[in-house]
Amino acid sequence: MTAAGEGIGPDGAPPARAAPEVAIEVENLCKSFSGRRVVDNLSMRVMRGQIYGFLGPNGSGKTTTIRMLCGLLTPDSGRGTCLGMDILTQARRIREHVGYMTQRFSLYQDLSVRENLEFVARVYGVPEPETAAAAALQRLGLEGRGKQLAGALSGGWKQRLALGACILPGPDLLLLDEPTAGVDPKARREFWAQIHDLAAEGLTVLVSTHYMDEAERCHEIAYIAYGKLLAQGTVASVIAAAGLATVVVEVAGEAGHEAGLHITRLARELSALDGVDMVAPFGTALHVSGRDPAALEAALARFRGDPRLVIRADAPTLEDVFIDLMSRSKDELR
Ligand SMILES: Nc1ncnc2c1ncn2[C@@H]1O[C@H](COP(=O)(O)OP(=O)(O)OP(=O)(O)O)[C@@H](O)[C@H]1O
Repeated sequence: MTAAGEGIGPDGAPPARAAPEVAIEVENLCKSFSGRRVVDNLSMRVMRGQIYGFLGPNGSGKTTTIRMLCGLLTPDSGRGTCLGMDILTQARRIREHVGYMTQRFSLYQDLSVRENLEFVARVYGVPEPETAAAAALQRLGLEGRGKQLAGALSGGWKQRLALGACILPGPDLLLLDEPTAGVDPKARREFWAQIHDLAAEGLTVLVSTHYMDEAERCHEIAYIAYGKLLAQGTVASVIAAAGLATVVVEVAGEAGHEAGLHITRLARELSALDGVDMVAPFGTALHVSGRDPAALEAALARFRGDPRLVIRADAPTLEDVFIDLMSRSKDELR
């Protein structure tokens, strides 16, 4: 399969305007189901060769957005291009150049790994399907598993096979919807090494995930909640833009149940204070964050003299920032 074509498409529409280095550019996308808006004025831009992470709570509209980008769903309003083609008028052409890995493993469980890949190659009209499947097996480190039934693979290998099937037809863009959900850390790490190799070859990858470590592996991320895009950029810029101050409060000299009780009591006490917007326990420590550093400091002042506590400033984590963004948008909707 060739790269996104130039000129007039088979559907007669002229190619939409977009800089060649831009893979996805959409503006004000909206989508409602049964009168409920699940994607709300969403605008985003993804550059070619980029790994772009899509994060947000369950039901925030990530899958719906992904389906609009690749022409499987038509937005109610808004405009945009994917691989230089118009998402409203050139959906069929877009689909020819996109590999979409859905949340559910959808290959044939009772065919072998090799048979699944050969089948995909034939369906997509890949020349010499057997050779293409063998090359995909090798590329994904699946050679030793060619004869194994897909249904008998572990979660990590299944995902790797699904990725192999996605890239067989030679797409220019990969849309991966929570590809590593429920997969163990080693397999996730290997999967991400593959994603980075593919991006290095020029493929653009948009990947949705709930894992913070995966977000940090992306070139850029977007955070979406209640259908709205709340933050976008590199991980460092998203953290900086949140303007959150974070302090770690650790219980010293206590262990086990006693430390747990102390942390729980402390978390309740701190959460109730003005200036404290968020408290999250991490073992025998609490991450305490606030949007106003001076107010946060004032709230913590009376704890500073407690000899059982170690209090130190720390950088907010991406998770701190996302939870804060979500609670802010919830407050705004009230
Ligand atoms: N075809 C549909 N008909 C009606 N409602 C839908 C449809 N597709 C999605 N929804 C609803 O739209 C909302 C957004 O769903 P979507 O799957 O886009 O969220 P998501 O961010 O991908 O969630 P998750 O992280 O759980 O996969 C949800 O409330 C979902 O129930």
